[in-house]
Amino acid sequence: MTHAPLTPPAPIPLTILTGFLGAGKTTLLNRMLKSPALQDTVVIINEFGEIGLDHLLVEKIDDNMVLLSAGCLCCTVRGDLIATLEDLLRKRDNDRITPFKRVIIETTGLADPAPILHAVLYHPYLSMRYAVEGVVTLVDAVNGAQTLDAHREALKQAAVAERIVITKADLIEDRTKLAQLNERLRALNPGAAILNADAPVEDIISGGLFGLDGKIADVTEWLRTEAVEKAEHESHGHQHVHHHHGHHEHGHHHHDVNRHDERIRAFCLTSDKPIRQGTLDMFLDLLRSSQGAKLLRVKGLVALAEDPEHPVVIHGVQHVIHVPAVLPRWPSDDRRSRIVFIVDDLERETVEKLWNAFLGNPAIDQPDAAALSDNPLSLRR
Ligand SMILES: Nc1nc2c(ncn2[C@@H]2O[C@H](COP(=O)(O)OP(=O)(O)OP(=O)(O)O)[C@@H](O)[C@H]2O)c(=O)[nH]1
Repeated sequence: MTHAPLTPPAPIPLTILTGFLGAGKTTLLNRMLKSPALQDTVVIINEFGEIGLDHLLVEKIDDNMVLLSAGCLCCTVRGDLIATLEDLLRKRDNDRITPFKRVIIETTGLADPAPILHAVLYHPYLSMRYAVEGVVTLVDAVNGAQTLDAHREALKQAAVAERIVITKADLIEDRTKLAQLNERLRALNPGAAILNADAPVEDIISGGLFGLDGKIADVTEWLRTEAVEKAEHESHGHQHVHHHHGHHEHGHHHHDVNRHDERIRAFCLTSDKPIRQGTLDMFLDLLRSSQGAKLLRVKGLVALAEDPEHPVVIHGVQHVIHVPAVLPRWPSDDRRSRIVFIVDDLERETVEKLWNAFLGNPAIDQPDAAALSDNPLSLRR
């Protein structure tokens, strides 16, 4: 009896799409998914914070989209990512899904790429079945330089990339600012191709596997550190000790999905009543001018009083409030206005008070009964 030689299946290209908060990942993904080059692509989206909106804003929603639960991919959700990638292979091998040709992982803007890369590159099985066809990192031309200064994750994202895509260059009048950003990125990652956001999809998606050639020595070090920490983690009997992240550098070992570290957190404000356009504009403008850099990301779906059937999508990134988009219909049955804030060193109460003031919601006082029972001098003790 002869056996046909078992040739291992060709590895499936996997792209990691990253870039700091609001850099334009979902926008680029929407453009790319329309291209024939990306037919039969599975997209894995990870959002930070409990109430994500990205899955509502990615235009192509079908069976080929997997949403990873809230939390930061590089830390709390890393196990989920591995399980998802394994599960996809199982379904594909058993003909339970269309044999997808590529996987794209859209990380949260806050994700450290090293643990994600490590999880796929050094996993005994996943590393055989998937080929990391590069890290694509988006850098926002408007906020890029300040973001690289202030957030180490952004620096790491740019340094590990095979391809760096500069977005929002259309919003920059000062060409020298663009040239400086380019130069800085070149120094941070000498081997990467630097592309513009309107580059052909093929150039963004393909162009070599992940490798260390042409990258600064820190990249090797980051991946090596991951290996050490993974081993440590396993020998500690799966206690929640991941040293790799800012959380832990600051001694935080909790797994609150709405927090990144003790400064960066997410929250969502909602309104059941439609909001007047002028009110929304004033609220956003006041918030932007008073809190600016602390508003790492503002993302919302809002029912306007003037046209509640067509929700507007608002996007804020630090000092920039982008031109809102109007959707042809509500993406789900939930028609409440929802605005997600990812803030750095800013209290929820500050933003909420302003929101309530603009919406005309009365401040929530302590109910009388509670006030009485809380008061040690109360007669009702
Ligand atoms: N002018 C301009 N706006 C852009 C460009 N790319 C993205 N934007 C806008 O930037 C805002 C944020 O874009 P998203 O694609 O949602 O960014 P993201 O990286 O997915 O955001 P997070 O997932 O929250 O990190 C939106 O209002 C986009 O329309 C660009 O190249 N030029």
